Parts: sequence; structure tokens; C-alpha cells
Amino acid sequence: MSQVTRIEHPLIEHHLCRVRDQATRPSEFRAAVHRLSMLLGVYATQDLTTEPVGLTTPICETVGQQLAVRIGLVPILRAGLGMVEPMLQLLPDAAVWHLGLYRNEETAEPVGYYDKLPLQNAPNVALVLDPMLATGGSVDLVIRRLMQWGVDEIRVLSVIASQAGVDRVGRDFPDVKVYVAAIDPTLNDQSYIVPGLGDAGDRIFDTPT
Ligand SMILES: O=P(O)(O)OC[C@H]1O[C@H](OP(=O)(O)OP(=O)(O)O)[C@H](O)[C@@H]1O
Ligand SMILES: O=c1cc[nH]c(=O)[nH]1
Ligand SMILES: [Mg+2]
Repeated sequence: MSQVTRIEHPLIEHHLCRVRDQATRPSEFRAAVHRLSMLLGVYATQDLTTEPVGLTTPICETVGQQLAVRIGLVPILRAGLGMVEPMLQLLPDAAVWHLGLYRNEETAEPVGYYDKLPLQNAPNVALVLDPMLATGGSVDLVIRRLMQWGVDEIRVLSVIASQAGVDRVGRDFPDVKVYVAAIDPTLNDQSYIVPGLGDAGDRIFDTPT
């Protein structure tokens, strides 16, 4: 069964306007991606496992709940880097494991160029970060790599996904939870999301091509 959640929230709708608008400058674009990532992050972590921990406040002893899982953030280079800092604000003790992929411009197939995952040490929960989920090819490759590594649970956070992309991930990885701010209807001839926001990596890093 597909586990795709489109988060509905007025702040998400508001900040989506900023990232979609072609007039938005890179600094504003980065800030909007930051805010959207935090909003997605809150939802994508709402059922993480916690355990009781004893505490002493200035008044008395009490018991709180702390995270009981090792979390790894997995940004897909480059664009996923724009989501790391906001997620670290929510999860300051998370490890960050980078994976580098780019899409071949002719085929739209992902090409791997950076992978330094160790043989062991896989986190319990991996949060895959990439603002765009278009054909789903890049996320597909990353999910397979994380499964091979031995990650127990994989969640994907994207700002904008295409319908075809979320359908693909839901079909091929029914155990993977996907959290998105928007699901757009189509892809164009170059496999860009429509209406989308253009090339997220180029807009974050101000590298128009
Ligand atoms: O779902 P898919 O069809 O695989 O497309 C999505 C991928 O394409 C973009 O990366 P891009 O290749 O532009 O690399 P970049 O982050 O370096 O710009 C985006 O950030 C995703 O990683
Ligand atoms: O629409 C798209 C598709 C892939 N990558 C992007 O950055 N945008
Ligand atoms: Mg790009």
C-alpha cells in the first residue's frame, strides 16, 4: 500500500508560492526551501519511537520522552543540501550521509558520483532529502542503496513531487513513507515537473545553465 503523505498547511501553501515563482531570488528561494523543509520535517518525524528518560527540573524529578532511534539524514547532492540545515535544527544529533547523483540530461536517468557510505553503521531511520521527486529514478536508486546498507526504515522528504514519481515509489517500495508539500500533475519532455519550480539545485546555488 502506498504511504505518500501530502502535507496540507497554510504555511506550506504560502512558501510554495515563493519557490514556484521564477522571480524569487536565490536567497529567498533558499529561505523558502528551509521553511518548507522544517514543516515537512515536523510531520515526517511525528511517529518516531521515543523512550522514557528521568530528569530533574529546578523544581522536582520528572520523566520525559527522548528519541530512541539513530537517525541519518541522507541529502541527495546537490539540491538536497538545501534541506540539511533545517532538518539538523529539528534533529541536532542526526548523522548526515551524502549521496551524489545527477540526472543524465538526455535520458533523465540518475548517474551516481559520490557514495562514501561505510559497510556498517547504518542508521535505524534514514530521512532522504531532495526537494524534487520527478520521475522517481534518483530516489529509487537511493532507496535501494540504503536497503543494501541495512537501514531499517526509510522516509523520503521532498518539496514537490510529480504524480508519476510518487506512484512509482509507492508501488516499488510500499514500506517507504514519502512526505511532500505538493504533488504536481505532469512531467514535461525533459522530465521536469509541471508546473514545478524549475531546477531546484540551480535555483538554490544560483547556477543557471
Ligand atoms: O526524480 P528524478 O527524475 O530522478 O529527478 C529528481 C532529481 O533531479 C534533480 O537533481 P539534478 O539531477 O538536477 O542534480 P542537482 O541536484 O545537482 O541539480 C533533483 O534534485 C533530484 O535529485
Ligand atoms: O522539475 C525538476 C525535475 C528534476 N529536477 C529538478 O530540479 N526539477
Ligand atoms: Mg539540478
